Amino acid sequence: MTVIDDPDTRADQVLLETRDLTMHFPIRKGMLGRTVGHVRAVDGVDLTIAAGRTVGLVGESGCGKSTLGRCILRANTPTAGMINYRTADGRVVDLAAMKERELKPYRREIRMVFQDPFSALNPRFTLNQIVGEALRVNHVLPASEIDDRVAALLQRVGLRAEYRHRYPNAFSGGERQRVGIARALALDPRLVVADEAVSALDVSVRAQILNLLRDLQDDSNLTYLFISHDLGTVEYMADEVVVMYVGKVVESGPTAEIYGNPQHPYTEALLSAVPDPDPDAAARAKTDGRGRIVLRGEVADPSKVPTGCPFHPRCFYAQDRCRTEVPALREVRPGRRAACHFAEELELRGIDPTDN
Ligand SMILES: Nc1ncnc2c1ncn2[C@@H]1O[C@H](COP(=O)(O)OP(=O)(O)OP(=O)(O)O)[C@@H](O)[C@H]1O
Repeated sequence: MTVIDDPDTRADQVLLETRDLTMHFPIRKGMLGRTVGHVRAVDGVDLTIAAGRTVGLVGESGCGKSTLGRCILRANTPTAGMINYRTADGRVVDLAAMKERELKPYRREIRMVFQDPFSALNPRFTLNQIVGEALRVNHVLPASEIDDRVAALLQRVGLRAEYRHRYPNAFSGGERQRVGIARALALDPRLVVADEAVSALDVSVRAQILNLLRDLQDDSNLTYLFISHDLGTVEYMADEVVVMYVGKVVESGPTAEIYGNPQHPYTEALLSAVPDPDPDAAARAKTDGRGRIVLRGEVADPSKVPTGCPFHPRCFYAQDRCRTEVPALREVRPGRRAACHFAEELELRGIDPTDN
């Protein structure tokens, strides 16, 4: 039984869950395109997203965050696993198993905000064309009403209605990202996947866009999967955090708990890269002298995943068992999951929320 079907959980609050979701890209070589291996971009991910909440997905570049988001959007067809989605009328459907034709209604309900507001908007189209495109293609409104709807959408994201006659190059990065958000909202989605949605923006503009996303969530009961490598942004946005490493979830739980009390060494290392004003932290032997844990080596290559715990070659706490035995993602305390053999024994350092 999956969480979404379980009457003992607050299942009515679960909008989407993935079960053992897997996306392996084949590596082909030679004239005949023989498959010589696989990139295990997403490797058996269980993820639960509650309605009206924000799940933050974090991890270094190449950990599989975008691929997971693209599978949920069904921009990629997963190799295996389920994407259980609760429809507006309360049924549970598996998006992973659907053919393109069956997916059509759900494509309107799950939308994406892209990272780069400069390349995401076609410079040859007006905002009216860009934001109204999904309305036209899906025949949601009579053509005569689309102009008014676009005007309302632009106002909803803090832009003036008359901007709809202009082209993207008339706008700043922050304004363009507002256009991208208006476009994502055009079909009244239930779930928005925001992949590095503020990473390309100036720091001063980021907070405005994050606040806009939060206000829109409050107004419309939107659910977000918020993908970012920036832990500060995720702390601000997310109710729950999921940490990925080489295609797998290594830790998940409520944001404040993860940040205050990480249970996986990888999470600890990611958090320590966020500036820490604690002077005692500098004394730690495995740090760089400024209190930051320096991760050894690079993220593992997802086509050559290390044996045992995929994080063990970089882990300061690794022991023999970690080199041979894959740690299961398990509940280490109520509401908290971690994939570390020694989660209960390690005393890992988090970020004191009062420091921020
Ligand atoms: N279409 C594809 N074909 C082959 N490999 C791919 C494809 N898309 C992604 N990958 C590989 O899958 C792995 C995960 O990539 P992904 O973009 O999902 O990671 P990410 O955590 O989102 O990183 P980033 O923040 O840099 O986008 C990487 O090794 C990437 O090279």
